[in-house]
Amino acid sequence: MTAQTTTNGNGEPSTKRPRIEGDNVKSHKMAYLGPPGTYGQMAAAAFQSCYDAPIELIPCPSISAIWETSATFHVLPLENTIHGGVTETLDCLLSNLNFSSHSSTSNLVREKKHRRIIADLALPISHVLVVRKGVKKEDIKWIRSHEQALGQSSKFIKTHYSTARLKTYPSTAGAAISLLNPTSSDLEEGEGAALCSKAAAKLYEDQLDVLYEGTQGISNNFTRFILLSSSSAISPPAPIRHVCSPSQTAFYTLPSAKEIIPFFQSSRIRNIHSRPSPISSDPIPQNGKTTQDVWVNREERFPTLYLVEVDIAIEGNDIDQTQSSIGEEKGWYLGKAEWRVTDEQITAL
Ligand SMILES: O=C(O)C(=O)C[C@]1(C(=O)O)C=C[C@@H](O)C=C1
Repeated sequence: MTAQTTTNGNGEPSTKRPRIEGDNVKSHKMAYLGPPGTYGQMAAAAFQSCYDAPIELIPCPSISAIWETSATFHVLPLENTIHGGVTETLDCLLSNLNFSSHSSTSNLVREKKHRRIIADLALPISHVLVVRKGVKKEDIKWIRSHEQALGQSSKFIKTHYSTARLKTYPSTAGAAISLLNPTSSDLEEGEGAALCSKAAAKLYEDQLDVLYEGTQGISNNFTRFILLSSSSAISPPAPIRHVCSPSQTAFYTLPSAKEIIPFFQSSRIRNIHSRPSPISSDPIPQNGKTTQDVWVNREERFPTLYLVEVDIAIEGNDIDQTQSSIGEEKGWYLGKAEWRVTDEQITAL
């Protein structure tokens, strides 16, 4: 997107938001994890159903590709009941901390910094094990899926396919489709299976057989998806069919563990996700020491970034304001889940 300089009637710079390429496009874009049949697509459809404004769903080949895409909205899986935080999403959100603040940064970098979490939903997740038509249970030598689906089904896999090779794929539906176009190494390894949604299996029912349903083992398995809105681009429309979250939470990305407690002293921390910080090329200061073992702090050798979620719906409390302004200033604030798609809305889709 390219911002253009605008001027008012007096030739002075306009105070209005500059015109951005795409302003004339009628529909807003919502990027999600494709191809058709992913859980990400279901989440995107649920968020989309809350708006009256035209919103075009844009399938992306991976979670990182969603993050790299310039769109008004981004739909990302955040955490799962069984397998916990979605690492690729956490790495994307935390990468906001590493962006350079120099003015030479690209529009996309600036846009990523201005993305804010605005809503969430909990999608019920139930996987099926699919094979190419005619393949027998006992012939399966490998199982392919998104890392999350493999993790959520680990008990099932251990019980039924303890020797199967596990192959990760950027999405569950993509893994199912890959069975229809096996690579030469797939063929060398023998017959394979994929874990995907029932919806994906249905899309290819003439080519795929479902061997098991519910490989995650429990019925109350959910993945929480978040919706981000790019406030720096086209002004996002407002949702019209939604419920304000009864338990509103704000998200912050923090560069070290020591920031957590002082920053959130009087608020209720709901969740802390941590991920290794990308390796820096800067040499670690040795402070003149020459011995082999110079590390004192854990963070020296295990640099870690944190995504912290805190309660903001505490009555008579202005923590939100204070934290938000410090967070904004330091580039830590990532927005708040102010509204939610209800379970009833999701079921009705
Ligand atoms: O692969 C998909 O279908 C996705 O939408 C991704 C994803 C995830 O990243 O957690 C979403 C929900 C399920 O937990 C499994 C996979």
